[in-house]
Amino acid sequence: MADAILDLDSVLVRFGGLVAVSEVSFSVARGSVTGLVGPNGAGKTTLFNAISGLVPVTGGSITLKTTRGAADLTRVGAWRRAGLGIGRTFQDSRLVAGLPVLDQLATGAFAGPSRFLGAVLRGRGFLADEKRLVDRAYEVLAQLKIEHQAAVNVDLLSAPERRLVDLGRALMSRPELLLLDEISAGMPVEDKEMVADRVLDYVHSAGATVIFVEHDMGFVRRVADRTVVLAEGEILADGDPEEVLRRPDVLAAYIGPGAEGALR
Ligand SMILES: Nc1ncnc2c1ncn2[C@@H]1O[C@H](COP(=O)(O)OP(=O)(O)OP(=O)(O)O)[C@@H](O)[C@H]1O
Repeated sequence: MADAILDLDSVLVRFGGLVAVSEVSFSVARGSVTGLVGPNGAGKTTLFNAISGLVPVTGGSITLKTTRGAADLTRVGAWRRAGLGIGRTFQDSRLVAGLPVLDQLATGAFAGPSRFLGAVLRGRGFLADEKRLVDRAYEVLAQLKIEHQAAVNVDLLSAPERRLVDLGRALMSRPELLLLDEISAGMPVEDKEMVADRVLDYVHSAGATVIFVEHDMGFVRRVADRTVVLAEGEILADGDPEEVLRRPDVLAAYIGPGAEGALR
């Protein structure tokens, strides 16, 4: 693909005898929004973990090409990947209980221990770093339309607001590639739509590329311009969301309690 930000080439992830991701290859175009779907256990989160460096790959390569440089991520530690332009959210919220929203973003912004130590060792330079962090946090909160909640204790926020704070943390480093893991899980449909629209606003204003894992097909249809279906660690389908989600083999892969409803 000519303008790919990410190239996965035969990515293999094994956990002992279990093949979680089985020689998966696909490229992601810069500026695109890709929904990664598939039944439970298909390997979606494992693929995200392989891209963001939280699990080692057993084989294959993952090439990232951002304006900050190009690298085979399988040779780059997790901490350095944020610096290369990757941001992500997790299925389980990573917010720190009791801290206000602004602090959640500022603590999420440290790309790694070396950056933090560097700031400490530079002494007074830390104050300048801190001001930059706070300015950036306000900018992100404004983009997500939650700047009025900057001083609010995160424990007092609603579930969708907390998800936006998770998203805000991921945006602090101005990621060019954003990985969102079930960001709308467990929300009523109107909240899902609100979160979907905030994600799209960000994508359009920042020109970012997004890959998101999602079980709600309404969310996928609203947000994705491409859908990749994983099943048992392999790509089952890849293409236009409407076409892919109508395919009989994709429907069959989802057969299970409640799954037919999710695809409607
Ligand atoms: N750290 C691990 N150690 C061993 N097995 C794992 C580990 N992480 C995931 N697996 C296994 O790998 C397979 C893929 O899991 P993964 O969580 O990637 O699926 P998923 O598509 O994200 O599922 P879900 O939609 O339920 O989140 C599953 O069989 C899972 O049990």
